Amino acid sequence: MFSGNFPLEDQIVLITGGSQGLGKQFAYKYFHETKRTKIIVVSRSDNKLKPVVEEIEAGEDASLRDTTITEGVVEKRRLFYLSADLSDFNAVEDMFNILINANLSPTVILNCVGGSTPKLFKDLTPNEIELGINQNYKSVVTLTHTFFQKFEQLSQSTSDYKCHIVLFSSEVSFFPFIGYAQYAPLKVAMKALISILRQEIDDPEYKNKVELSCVYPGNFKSEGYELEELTKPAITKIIEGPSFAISCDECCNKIIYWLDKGYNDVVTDTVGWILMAVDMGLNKNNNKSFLYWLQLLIGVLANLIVVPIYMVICKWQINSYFKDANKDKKTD
Ligand SMILES: NC(=O)C1=CN([C@@H]2O[C@H](COP(=O)(O)OP(=O)(O)OC[C@H]3O[C@@H](n4cnc5c(N)ncnc54)[C@H](OP(=O)(O)O)[C@@H]3O)[C@@H](O)[C@H]2O)C=CC1
Ligand SMILES: CCCCCCCCCCCCCCCC(=O)[C@@H](N)CO
Repeated sequence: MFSGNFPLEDQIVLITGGSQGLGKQFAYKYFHETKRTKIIVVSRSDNKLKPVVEEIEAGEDASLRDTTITEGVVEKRRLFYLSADLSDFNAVEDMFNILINANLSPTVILNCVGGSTPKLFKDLTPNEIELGINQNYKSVVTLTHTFFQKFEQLSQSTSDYKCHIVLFSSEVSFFPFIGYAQYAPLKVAMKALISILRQEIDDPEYKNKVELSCVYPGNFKSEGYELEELTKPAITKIIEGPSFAISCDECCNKIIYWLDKGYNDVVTDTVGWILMAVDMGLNKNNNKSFLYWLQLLIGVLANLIVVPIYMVICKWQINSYFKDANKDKKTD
């Protein structure tokens, strides 16, 4: 594979979920490592976005809702913020309209919205369950659906309009396990939607204009991660042990490295690569590279030899977790 598939310079980058964590890291990277790229960070509230933009840019107010942001100003500035609840179709439509009117049709979309409340399923509140669905799946649906609805309008910005959409799933989508009931099923659903959309963008209307990538990160230290550690069951920590939490900076750099090499399915650590290898099926046809074929071969062998052994170990770990938990209950 060659480099140069994910240039940072001369882009208009829409970062949803950009007020903290990995999204904020991407905004920082684009702002400091390019000269002309424009960046729009989105999250639910202006209150959280404003200081982020000020911190990155050390500049003045840059809300795209600010009516003083006229076309001239949009030309001068490079970093903007825009609040929108990505789980709301109307808010997402509003967001795209503002972007189109400001002549900021995104050429890269990074959807970093998401997050988990790790607990046993029975211990989750209905609110937590709904939040999981909205953040991790509905945000993807509203974003991609509205993008396709608006594609014609977005395309009018330049004669050769192109957009690379990057969605963020998780390593748990290859292996949903105990503790992630509020989260993993939605990350799996996202993967299924992507498989379908990849077939739909073969339509000549989108061919070579829309590219769809999916990142399956392992653990990385973000504000969201610090929060989930507080409720994460011990068994969940044990199973995910091989995915050591890296920094947002390292995670961001790895993702850009692999996207730039032309990979559309990206992981951020070794255990993620093995899990992706084990996850096979009819929707894997990214046969552009040597590494793809190597991964397929390792996947076949691992499914035959390693997976059955691992599943026995995993079952044993879960059983002893419940044995300990019940022992504690009795002595209480
Ligand atoms: N950290 C990790 O270990 C891993 C994370 N991931 C995934 O990577 C992505 C980024 O993770 P991370 O940086 O940890 O996330 P964080 O939880 O730190 O940040 C999530 C961002 O999403 C925004 N957000 C949440 N809900 C909405 C909404 N309805 N509309 C708009 N914005 C919203 C938040 O902003 P605000 O509150 O201002 O709205 C915030 O900026 C997520 O999809 C996550 O699931 C995957 C694997 C591992
Ligand atoms: C061949 C068999 C090998 C089996 C190895 C199994 C190891 C599983 C590790 C999974 C790590 C998942 C991290 C996801 C983090 C995440 O999404 C949350 N932090 C949410 O924010």
